[in-house]
Amino acid sequence: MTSPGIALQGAVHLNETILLPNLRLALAAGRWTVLLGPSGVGKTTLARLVAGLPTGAQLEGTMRADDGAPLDGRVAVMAQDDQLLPWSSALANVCIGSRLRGTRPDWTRARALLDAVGLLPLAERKPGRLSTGQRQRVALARTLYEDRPVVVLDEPFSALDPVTRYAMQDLAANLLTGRTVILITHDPQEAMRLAYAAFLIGGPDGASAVETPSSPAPRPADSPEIFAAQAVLLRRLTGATAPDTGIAA
Ligand SMILES: Nc1ncnc2c1ncn2[C@@H]1O[C@H](COP(=O)(O)OP(=O)(O)OP(=O)(O)O)[C@@H](O)[C@H]1O
Repeated sequence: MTSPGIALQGAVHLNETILLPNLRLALAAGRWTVLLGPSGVGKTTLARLVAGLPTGAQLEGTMRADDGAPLDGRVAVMAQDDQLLPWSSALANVCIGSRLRGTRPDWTRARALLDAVGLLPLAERKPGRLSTGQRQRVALARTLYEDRPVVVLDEPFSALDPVTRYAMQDLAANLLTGRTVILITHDPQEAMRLAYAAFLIGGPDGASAVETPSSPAPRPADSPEIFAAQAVLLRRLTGATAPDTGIAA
């Protein structure tokens, strides 16, 4: 599968007002782009526009995949809420897309994906008997089952404890290698562990680029470059000036 880069420019309008002006975003092909910014600024709206999902907002401008093909049907979404069907097993939840499309589920592939996220032993369990982290792993397997070249991850790990979140970041980074991923997060460490490129959404420029570490993701959280990068990012997110720590901005 080849994953396209996406170029987006224009303004996002919502209810007669401009939510995001002057957007100019380049989402690199086969890489992770992280979107950050204050609550309510429009990150989810933007990602849903890319996914072709209803938002109530309109993009006045252009959004193009660099392979020239439409994005319709090529984007999978994983959200903070796992959105699993409570009456279906973990395995059945993985193939829910097939059932919604009225096609025969590929149970072998669904099992392989549950195995990849470490949940094959719990394949017959219903979501009510899974932990939050286990449910998010089922949701990740369901996202992978859709096998789309572009994946939107909208704060998918924010409800998890730090240790589970760290493991999920590694798992997702490995399993989504080669896809064009948009990750929305409020967590500077998560952003700097996973981003190939990152943008702060909002303000008069619509989106402004954030410097990211150059080493391959997922990066270890305890590396000096991650500490430094997340400190710089946190300062930008809070609008704070640099304390005298010796860390270069
Ligand atoms: N369908 C809708 N109709 C009207 N307003 C909406 C709709 N969806 C979102 N909004 C508004 O649009 C703005 C952007 O919302 P959005 O969810 O995109 O923000 P966000 O940056 O993702 O926020 P958060 O970080 O809190 O998730 C908010 O002010 C929100 O109230």
